Amino acid sequence: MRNLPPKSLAMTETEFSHYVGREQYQHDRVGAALVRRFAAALDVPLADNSVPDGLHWCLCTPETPTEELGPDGHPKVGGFLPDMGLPRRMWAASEVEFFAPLTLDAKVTRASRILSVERKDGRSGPLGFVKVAHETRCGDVLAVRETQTLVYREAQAARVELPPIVNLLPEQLRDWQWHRELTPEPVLLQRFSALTFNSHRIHYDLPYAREVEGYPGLVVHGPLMATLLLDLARRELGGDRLASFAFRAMSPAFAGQPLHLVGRSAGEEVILQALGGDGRMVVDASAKLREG
Ligand SMILES: C/C(=C\C(=O)SCCNC(=O)CCNC(=O)[C@H](O)C(C)(C)COP(=O)(O)OP(=O)(O)OC[C@H]1O[C@@H](n2cnc3c(N)ncnc32)[C@H](O)[C@@H]1OP(=O)(O)O)C(=O)O
Repeated sequence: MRNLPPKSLAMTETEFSHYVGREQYQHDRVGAALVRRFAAALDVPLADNSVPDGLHWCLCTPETPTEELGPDGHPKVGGFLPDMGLPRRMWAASEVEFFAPLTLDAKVTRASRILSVERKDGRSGPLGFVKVAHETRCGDVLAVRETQTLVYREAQAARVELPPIVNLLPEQLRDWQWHRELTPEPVLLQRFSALTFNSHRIHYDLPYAREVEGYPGLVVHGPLMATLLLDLARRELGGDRLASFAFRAMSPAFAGQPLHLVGRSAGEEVILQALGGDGRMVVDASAKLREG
């Protein structure tokens, strides 16, 4: 009897191979009003017409007509992104390089290309990973390059309880130089969904988040936590200091629960994490400083 290849290999090399290399182009402008709304939503001060790190996540957002959205509020899969038969989308990770600043009022273009489509078996069940490379140009200059990993998970209607909120133990904070605590309330999630034109219902529709996708609360956006970590680094180090930034969303964080943003510098690197209200790591991140 012929041995079948492992499922992940089969899925990558056959069923979805035609998605790899698929490209999409989008255009936008770094509008002053968008920058002001970003600063207002995230409580980031604006200085000298500079554009804060993380704003690129609010540019070149999907412009899919509402009648073409899927039941979760995202553009339907099966277009640019593959339909892997796993309905629950999450942002799993990103690796970002900052080459040049975004400048106010500049025209922006984004070229996106699918790098890989892979199925894995996780502790939580089957997972479908899609890696997408994005290059964001400001005028003719490459400003931001990102490899984004999206994950798709199987349906889950059963709802788990919200994690308990605990006081962090001193030893959990001992190794960190910086600590900012905040509670992302639904208002902040709604504002971030609006900034990124992200209509996924897990971020604002509590009955849907609980009853359809099985989360115990509204899910905090991965790029929102990433932006808050970038802002923590800016607060501590000053602006325009990061050459690159990478994060992995380890476990969901929920609206109304405390989030502990922690960080420390380690030579030319910065180590950052977001811890949930129960002390569990929700985002693991690191950044490299610019030379000089
Ligand atoms: C915007 C937007 C969406 C969002 O913002 S959603 C909110 C932000 N995202 C999250 O909250 C995701 C939190 N992460 C998780 O819940 C878990 O990491 C996840 C994705 C359910 C996977 O957990 P598992 O326990 O099932 O996975 P394992 O630890 O057993 O690992 C299995 C293999 O998968 C790889 N892997 C796991 N997590 C990640 C990750 N975050 N990024 C990349 N890869 C991951 C892991 O390395 C294992 O791979 P091997 O090759 O070693 O087998 C929007 O959609 O726009």
